[in-house]
Amino acid sequence: MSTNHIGGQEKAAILAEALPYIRSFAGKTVVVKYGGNAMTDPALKEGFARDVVMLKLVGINPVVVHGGGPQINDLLSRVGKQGEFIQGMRVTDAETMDIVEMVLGGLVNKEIVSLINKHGGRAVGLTGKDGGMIKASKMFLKGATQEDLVDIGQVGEVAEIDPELVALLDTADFIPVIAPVGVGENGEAYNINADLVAGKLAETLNAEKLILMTNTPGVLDKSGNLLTGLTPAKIDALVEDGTLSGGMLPKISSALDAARAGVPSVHIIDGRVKHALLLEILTDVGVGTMIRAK
Ligand SMILES: Nc1ncnc2c1ncn2[C@@H]1O[C@H](COP(=O)(O)OP(=O)(O)O)[C@@H](O)[C@H]1O
Ligand SMILES: CC(=O)N[C@@H](CCC(=O)OP(=O)(O)O)C(=O)O
Repeated sequence: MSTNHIGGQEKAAILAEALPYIRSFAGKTVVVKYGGNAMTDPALKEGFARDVVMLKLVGINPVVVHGGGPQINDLLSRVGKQGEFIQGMRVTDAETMDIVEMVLGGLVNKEIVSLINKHGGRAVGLTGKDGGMIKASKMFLKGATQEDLVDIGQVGEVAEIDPELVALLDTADFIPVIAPVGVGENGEAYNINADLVAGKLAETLNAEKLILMTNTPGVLDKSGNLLTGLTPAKIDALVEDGTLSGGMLPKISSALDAARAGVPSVHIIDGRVKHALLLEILTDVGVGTMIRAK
Protein backbone atom coordinates (compact mmCIF):
# COMPACT_ATOMS: atom_id res chain seq x y z
CA MET A 1 0.00 0.00 0.00
CA SER A 2 1.51 3.37 -0.94
CA THR A 3 1.90 6.13 1.63
CA ASN A 4 -0.35 8.24 -0.55
CA HIS A 5 -3.07 5.63 -0.31
CA ILE A 6 -2.84 5.50 3.51
CA GLY A 7 -2.96 9.28 3.58
CA GLY A 8 -6.07 9.21 1.44
CA GLN A 9 -7.79 6.68 3.71
CA GLU A 10 -6.95 8.70 6.78
CA LYS A 11 -8.24 11.87 5.17
CA ALA A 12 -11.48 10.12 4.23
CA ALA A 13 -11.83 8.79 7.78
CA ILE A 14 -11.44 12.29 9.19
CA LEU A 15 -14.07 13.65 6.81
CA ALA A 16 -16.42 10.77 7.64
CA GLU A 17 -15.93 11.45 11.36
CA ALA A 18 -17.58 14.82 10.83
CA LEU A 19 -20.90 13.35 9.65
CA PRO A 20 -22.59 12.77 13.05
CA TYR A 21 -21.52 16.25 14.17
CA ILE A 22 -22.83 17.87 11.01
CA ARG A 23 -26.12 16.01 11.44
CA SER A 24 -26.57 17.03 15.03
CA PHE A 25 -25.54 20.68 14.58
CA ALA A 26 -27.19 21.40 11.21
CA GLY A 27 -29.61 24.29 11.55
CA LYS A 28 -28.23 25.18 15.01
CA THR A 29 -26.45 28.36 16.03
CA VAL A 30 -22.86 28.41 17.24
CA VAL A 31 -21.55 31.65 18.76
CA VAL A 32 -17.82 31.99 18.24
CA LYS A 33 -15.87 34.63 20.12
CA TYR A 34 -12.65 35.41 18.31
CA GLY A 35 -10.30 37.06 20.78
CA GLY A 36 -7.89 39.80 19.78
CA ASN A 37 -4.98 37.76 21.09
CA ALA A 38 -5.82 34.87 18.76
CA MET A 39 -5.89 37.24 15.78
CA THR A 40 -2.26 38.08 15.46
CA ASP A 41 -1.02 35.57 12.86
CA PRO A 42 -2.19 36.16 9.23
CA ALA A 43 -2.26 32.42 8.37
CA LEU A 44 -4.37 31.67 11.45
CA LYS A 45 -6.79 34.45 10.55
CA GLU A 46 -7.22 32.94 7.08
CA GLY A 47 -7.76 29.51 8.65
CA PHE A 48 -10.37 30.92 11.01
CA ALA A 49 -12.27 32.55 8.14
CA ARG A 50 -12.21 29.32 6.12
CA ASP A 51 -13.54 27.35 9.11
CA VAL A 52 -16.41 29.80 9.57
CA VAL A 53 -17.33 29.53 5.88
CA MET A 54 -17.18 25.75 6.02
CA LEU A 55 -19.47 25.63 9.06
CA LYS A 56 -22.00 27.77 7.23
CA LEU A 57 -21.80 25.59 4.11
CA VAL A 58 -22.55 22.41 6.09
CA GLY A 59 -25.69 24.01 7.49
CA ILE A 60 -24.52 25.34 10.86
CA ASN A 61 -25.17 29.02 11.67
CA PRO A 62 -21.98 30.60 12.98
CA VAL A 63 -22.30 33.99 14.65
CA VAL A 64 -18.93 35.66 15.17
CA VAL A 65 -18.29 38.08 18.04
CA HIS A 66 -14.80 39.51 17.98
CA GLY A 67 -12.51 41.25 20.43
CA GLY A 68 -9.54 43.41 19.62
CA GLY A 69 -7.86 44.34 22.91
CA PRO A 70 -4.27 44.26 21.54
CA GLN A 71 -5.37 46.12 18.38
CA ILE A 72 -6.94 48.89 20.54
CA ASN A 73 -3.72 49.08 22.58
CA ASP A 74 -1.73 49.56 19.35
CA LEU A 75 -3.78 52.56 18.25
CA LEU A 76 -3.84 53.99 21.77
CA SER A 77 -0.05 53.92 21.92
CA ARG A 78 0.14 55.60 18.50
CA VAL A 79 -1.75 58.56 19.95
CA GLY A 80 0.41 58.51 23.06
CA LYS A 81 -2.03 56.78 25.42
CA GLN A 82 -1.44 53.69 27.50
CA GLY A 83 -4.15 51.01 27.90
CA GLU A 84 -5.16 50.39 31.52
CA PHE A 85 -7.14 47.37 32.76
CA ILE A 86 -8.84 46.67 36.08
CA GLN A 87 -10.23 43.15 36.69
CA GLY A 88 -9.80 42.43 32.95
CA MET A 89 -11.81 45.53 31.90
CA ARG A 90 -10.35 48.50 30.03
CA VAL A 91 -10.59 51.86 31.78
CA THR A 92 -12.38 53.83 29.06
CA ASP A 93 -12.42 57.64 29.04
CA ALA A 94 -14.13 59.56 26.21
CA GLU A 95 -11.05 59.63 23.97
CA THR A 96 -10.40 55.94 24.55
CA MET A 97 -14.03 55.18 23.70
CA ASP A 98 -13.58 56.86 20.31
CA ILE A 99 -10.54 54.72 19.62
CA VAL A 100 -12.29 51.55 20.83
CA GLU A 101 -15.20 52.21 18.48
CA MET A 102 -12.89 52.99 15.55
CA VAL A 103 -10.79 49.88 16.04
CA LEU A 104 -13.55 47.39 16.88
CA GLY A 105 -16.29 48.66 14.56
CA GLY A 106 -13.85 49.67 11.83
CA LEU A 107 -10.49 47.97 11.43
CA VAL A 108 -11.00 44.65 13.16
CA ASN A 109 -14.62 44.10 12.14
CA LYS A 110 -14.00 44.84 8.50
CA GLU A 111 -10.87 42.72 8.36
CA ILE A 112 -12.79 39.66 9.57
CA VAL A 113 -15.69 40.42 7.21
CA SER A 114 -13.29 40.69 4.26
CA LEU A 115 -11.50 37.46 5.14
CA ILE A 116 -14.74 35.49 5.41
CA ASN A 117 -15.97 36.95 2.11
CA LYS A 118 -12.66 36.19 0.44
CA HIS A 119 -13.19 32.51 1.26
CA GLY A 120 -16.69 32.41 -0.17
CA GLY A 121 -18.86 33.39 2.79
CA ARG A 122 -21.24 36.34 2.96
CA ALA A 123 -20.32 38.14 6.15
CA VAL A 124 -22.05 41.26 7.42
CA GLY A 125 -20.24 43.38 9.99
CA LEU A 126 -22.21 45.04 12.77
CA THR A 127 -21.68 46.73 16.09
CA GLY A 128 -24.25 46.52 18.86
CA LYS A 129 -25.45 49.95 17.73
CA ASP A 130 -26.82 48.58 14.47
CA GLY A 131 -30.55 48.09 14.71
CA GLY A 132 -30.21 48.93 18.43
CA MET A 133 -29.10 45.30 18.80
CA ILE A 134 -27.05 45.48 22.02
CA LYS A 135 -28.45 47.76 24.74
CA ALA A 136 -25.83 48.58 27.32
CA SER A 137 -25.83 49.98 30.83
CA LYS A 138 -22.86 51.40 32.65
CA MET A 139 -20.74 48.87 34.46
CA PHE A 140 -19.17 49.49 37.85
CA LEU A 141 -16.56 47.14 39.26
CA LYS A 142 -16.63 45.83 42.82
CA GLY A 143 -14.20 47.67 45.05
CA ALA A 144 -12.52 46.67 48.28
CA THR A 145 -15.77 46.66 50.27
CA GLN A 146 -19.33 45.60 49.44
CA GLU A 147 -20.49 49.21 49.02
CA ASP A 148 -17.39 50.37 47.18
CA LEU A 149 -17.98 50.66 43.43
CA VAL A 150 -15.22 51.52 40.98
CA ASP A 151 -16.08 53.75 38.00
CA ILE A 152 -14.04 52.79 34.92
CA GLY A 153 -15.70 55.20 32.50
CA GLN A 154 -17.59 54.30 29.38
CA VAL A 155 -17.56 50.55 30.02
CA GLY A 156 -20.85 48.75 29.68
CA GLU A 157 -22.52 45.52 30.52
CA VAL A 158 -25.16 43.96 28.33
CA ALA A 159 -28.61 45.12 29.42
CA GLU A 160 -30.48 43.46 26.58
CA ILE A 161 -29.87 41.91 23.17
CA ASP A 162 -32.45 42.05 20.40
CA PRO A 163 -31.95 38.80 18.44
CA GLU A 164 -34.03 39.85 15.42
CA LEU A 165 -31.26 41.27 13.26
CA VAL A 166 -29.00 38.24 13.68
CA ALA A 167 -31.92 35.89 13.00
CA LEU A 168 -32.74 37.82 9.84
CA LEU A 169 -29.16 37.55 8.60
CA ASP A 170 -29.00 33.83 9.41
CA THR A 171 -32.17 33.15 7.48
CA ALA A 172 -30.76 34.90 4.43
CA ASP A 173 -27.50 32.91 4.77
CA PHE A 174 -25.33 35.83 5.82
CA ILE A 175 -22.75 35.39 8.56
CA PRO A 176 -23.05 38.07 11.28
CA VAL A 177 -19.74 39.46 12.56
CA ILE A 178 -20.34 41.53 15.68
CA ALA A 179 -18.13 44.12 17.37
CA PRO A 180 -18.74 44.47 21.13
CA VAL A 181 -19.87 48.10 21.20
CA GLY A 182 -23.21 48.64 22.91
CA VAL A 183 -25.63 51.55 22.85
CA GLY A 184 -26.92 53.40 25.90
CA GLU A 185 -30.31 55.00 26.50
CA ASN A 186 -29.22 58.26 24.90
CA GLY A 187 -27.48 56.67 21.91
CA GLU A 188 -24.06 56.84 23.56
CA ALA A 189 -21.46 54.14 22.85
CA TYR A 190 -20.33 51.66 25.51
CA ASN A 191 -17.21 49.54 25.42
CA ILE A 192 -18.25 46.01 26.38
CA ASN A 193 -15.87 43.13 26.92
CA ALA A 194 -16.33 40.80 23.94
CA ASP A 195 -16.64 37.70 26.13
CA LEU A 196 -19.67 39.23 27.85
CA VAL A 197 -21.33 40.00 24.52
CA ALA A 198 -20.64 36.50 23.18
CA GLY A 199 -22.04 34.81 26.29
CA LYS A 200 -25.20 36.86 26.37
CA LEU A 201 -25.69 36.46 22.63
CA ALA A 202 -25.36 32.67 22.89
CA GLU A 203 -28.01 32.73 25.60
CA THR A 204 -30.38 35.05 23.69
CA LEU A 205 -30.07 33.10 20.42
CA ASN A 206 -30.52 29.73 22.19
CA ALA A 207 -27.21 28.72 20.66
CA GLU A 208 -26.09 25.09 20.72
CA LYS A 209 -22.53 26.09 21.49
CA LEU A 210 -20.48 28.99 22.76
CA ILE A 211 -16.81 28.83 21.79
CA LEU A 212 -14.38 31.37 23.23
CA MET A 213 -11.14 31.38 21.22
CA THR A 214 -8.15 32.80 23.03
CA ASN A 215 -4.36 32.56 23.23
CA THR A 216 -3.92 29.81 25.81
CA PRO A 217 -4.63 26.06 25.49
CA GLY A 218 -7.69 26.71 27.71
CA VAL A 219 -7.89 27.35 31.44
CA LEU A 220 -4.63 26.38 33.10
CA ASP A 221 -3.90 25.44 36.70
CA LYS A 222 -1.09 27.02 38.73
CA SER A 223 1.46 24.61 37.21
CA GLY A 224 0.34 25.43 33.68
CA ASN A 225 -1.58 22.17 33.11
CA LEU A 226 -4.77 22.31 31.04
CA LEU A 227 -8.01 21.89 32.99
CA THR A 228 -10.31 20.10 30.54
CA GLY A 229 -13.55 20.49 32.50
CA LEU A 230 -14.66 23.04 35.10
CA THR A 231 -17.65 23.15 37.45
CA PRO A 232 -18.87 26.29 39.29
CA ALA A 233 -17.31 25.08 42.57
CA LYS A 234 -13.93 24.54 40.92
CA ILE A 235 -14.15 27.95 39.23
CA ASP A 236 -14.86 29.66 42.59
CA ALA A 237 -11.79 27.98 44.05
CA LEU A 238 -9.59 29.05 41.10
CA VAL A 239 -10.76 32.68 41.39
CA GLU A 240 -10.28 32.61 45.17
CA ASP A 241 -6.69 31.33 45.03
CA GLY A 242 -5.72 33.68 42.19
CA THR A 243 -5.22 31.00 39.51
CA LEU A 244 -7.58 32.95 37.26
CA SER A 245 -6.72 36.57 36.64
CA GLY A 246 -6.86 39.40 34.09
CA GLY A 247 -8.73 38.67 30.87
CA MET A 248 -9.60 35.15 32.06
CA LEU A 249 -11.96 36.60 34.72
CA PRO A 250 -14.63 38.06 32.37
CA LYS A 251 -14.15 35.06 30.08
CA ILE A 252 -14.87 32.47 32.75
CA SER A 253 -17.71 34.46 34.22
CA SER A 254 -19.52 34.85 30.91
CA ALA A 255 -18.85 31.18 30.05
CA LEU A 256 -20.39 30.12 33.34
CA ASP A 257 -23.37 32.46 32.96
CA ALA A 258 -24.06 31.03 29.49
CA ALA A 259 -23.81 27.43 30.72
CA ARG A 260 -26.15 28.21 33.61
CA ALA A 261 -28.59 29.91 31.23
CA GLY A 262 -28.84 26.64 29.30
CA VAL A 263 -26.30 26.88 26.46
CA PRO A 264 -25.62 23.13 26.08
CA SER A 265 -21.90 23.34 25.43
CA VAL A 266 -19.45 26.07 26.38
CA HIS A 267 -15.73 25.86 25.58
CA ILE A 268 -12.63 27.99 25.97
CA ILE A 269 -10.19 26.90 23.25
CA ASP A 270 -6.80 27.80 21.83
CA GLY A 271 -7.25 30.05 18.81
CA ARG A 272 -3.56 29.64 17.98
CA VAL A 273 -4.14 26.04 16.92
CA LYS A 274 -4.77 25.77 13.19
CA HIS A 275 -8.43 24.96 12.47
CA ALA A 276 -9.24 24.87 16.19
CA LEU A 277 -12.86 25.66 15.35
CA LEU A 278 -13.33 22.68 13.04
CA LEU A 279 -11.57 20.40 15.52
CA GLU A 280 -13.87 21.54 18.30
CA ILE A 281 -17.14 21.34 16.36
CA LEU A 282 -16.70 18.56 13.82
CA THR A 283 -14.29 16.00 15.30
CA ASP A 284 -13.81 13.76 18.35
CA VAL A 285 -10.66 15.66 19.31
CA GLY A 286 -11.24 17.44 22.62
CA VAL A 287 -9.59 20.84 22.68
CA GLY A 288 -9.49 23.32 25.52
CA THR A 289 -11.68 23.64 28.60
CA MET A 290 -15.37 22.81 28.83
CA ILE A 291 -17.38 24.87 31.33
CA ARG A 292 -20.26 23.04 33.00
CA ALA A 293 -23.28 24.51 34.76
CA LYS A 294 -22.91 22.03 37.66
N1 LIG B 1 -5.64 30.30 34.76
C1 LIG B 1 -5.47 30.85 33.55
N2 LIG B 1 -5.41 30.05 32.46
C2 LIG B 1 -5.21 30.57 31.22
N3 LIG B 1 -5.08 31.91 30.99
C3 LIG B 1 -5.14 32.76 32.04
C4 LIG B 1 -5.35 32.26 33.37
N4 LIG B 1 -5.38 33.34 34.22
C5 LIG B 1 -5.18 34.41 33.48
N5 LIG B 1 -5.04 34.12 32.17
C6 LIG B 1 -4.79 35.09 31.11
O1 LIG B 1 -5.96 35.30 30.36
C7 LIG B 1 -5.57 35.60 29.02
C8 LIG B 1 -6.76 35.46 28.08
O2 LIG B 1 -7.62 36.57 28.22
P1 LIG B 1 -7.48 37.84 27.25
O3 LIG B 1 -6.09 38.38 27.30
O4 LIG B 1 -8.58 38.78 27.57
O5 LIG B 1 -7.65 37.17 25.83
P2 LIG B 1 -8.70 37.37 24.66
O6 LIG B 1 -8.19 38.50 23.84
O7 LIG B 1 -8.63 36.07 23.95
O8 LIG B 1 -10.05 37.62 25.28
C9 LIG B 1 -4.44 34.64 28.78
O9 LIG B 1 -3.59 35.05 27.73
C10 LIG B 1 -3.71 34.64 30.12
O10 LIG B 1 -2.71 35.62 30.13
C1 LIG C 1 -14.38 46.73 28.58
C2 LIG C 1 -13.31 46.05 27.80
O1 LIG C 1 -12.32 45.63 28.35
N1 LIG C 1 -13.50 45.95 26.47
C3 LIG C 1 -12.56 45.35 25.57
C4 LIG C 1 -13.26 45.14 24.24
C5 LIG C 1 -12.44 44.30 23.28
C6 LIG C 1 -12.22 42.89 23.78
O2 LIG C 1 -12.94 42.33 24.59
O3 LIG C 1 -11.13 42.30 23.19
P1 LIG C 1 -10.43 40.89 23.52
O4 LIG C 1 -11.46 39.86 23.40
O5 LIG C 1 -9.38 40.80 22.50
O6 LIG C 1 -9.88 40.95 24.94
C7 LIG C 1 -11.33 46.27 25.38
O7 LIG C 1 -11.48 47.48 25.38
O8 LIG C 1 -10.23 45.71 25.18
